[in-house]
Amino acid sequence: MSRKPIFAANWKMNKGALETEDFIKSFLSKTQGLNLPADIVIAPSFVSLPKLADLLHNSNPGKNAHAIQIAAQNCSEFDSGAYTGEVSVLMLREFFVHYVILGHSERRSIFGETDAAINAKIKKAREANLKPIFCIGETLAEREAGKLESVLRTQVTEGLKDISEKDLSDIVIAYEPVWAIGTGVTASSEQAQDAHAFVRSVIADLYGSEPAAKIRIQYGGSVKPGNAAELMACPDIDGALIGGAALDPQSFLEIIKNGTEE
Ligand SMILES: O=C[C@H](O)COP(=O)(O)O
Repeated sequence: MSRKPIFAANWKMNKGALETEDFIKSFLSKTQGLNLPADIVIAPSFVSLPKLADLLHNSNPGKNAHAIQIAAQNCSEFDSGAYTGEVSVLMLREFFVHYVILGHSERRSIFGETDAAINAKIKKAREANLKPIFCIGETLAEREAGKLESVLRTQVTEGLKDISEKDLSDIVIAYEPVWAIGTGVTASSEQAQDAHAFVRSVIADLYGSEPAAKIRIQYGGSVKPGNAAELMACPDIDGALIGGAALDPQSFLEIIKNGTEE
């Protein structure tokens, strides 16, 4: 089963509109003429979405602009109304947003998002035909207590509760061990592969072997140009969700290149 790798830059709370423009101009000039065999996604802050949409879809800066797809870093589980500070899926659609990162560990641990809330957001995203990048991952304490598999199974099962097989085909899973995020400590390729294979087996339990073989599972956590090739060579790793190392266009490009080289 061949799965197209997907490399997503999660800029987190970095880069306003001006820095977004600098990054995109530089990235597009570096990728001009390249045929990268991967889906490339950028998730800026909400306030930089209009600028990114304009640069990629309206200003017509070159053919390769359309090769980049836009993601949001979150969305509301509600349609509209009195939800101060929230952004709806339909608002995101106005800015050519195709993907939405949901369940990131920072949303879970800092903002208290539960598996049930993440499940509601996944459903809302699918109603608007957005593709969720559904994040899961264990803390160091959970791993050391031997709870890796039970944590991942619960997150996957609860997050995908009542999600149809058809909707699953538009979902990307991102396995991000919390202890590897922004720490410079990467999971070894063996640890990452084991976790990815386990997550795929949970999908097989829930949906059967064919959907499990098709779903893309990204790795996230201190991915850099220097470790991308080894991680992406693992059979169950289908790309990366990148934070710090995707703030620089050259570094993001090198990760994609190194991670897709045969
Ligand atoms: O969403 C991205 C992940 O949290 C990874 O962040 P990082 O590459 O800075 O470790």
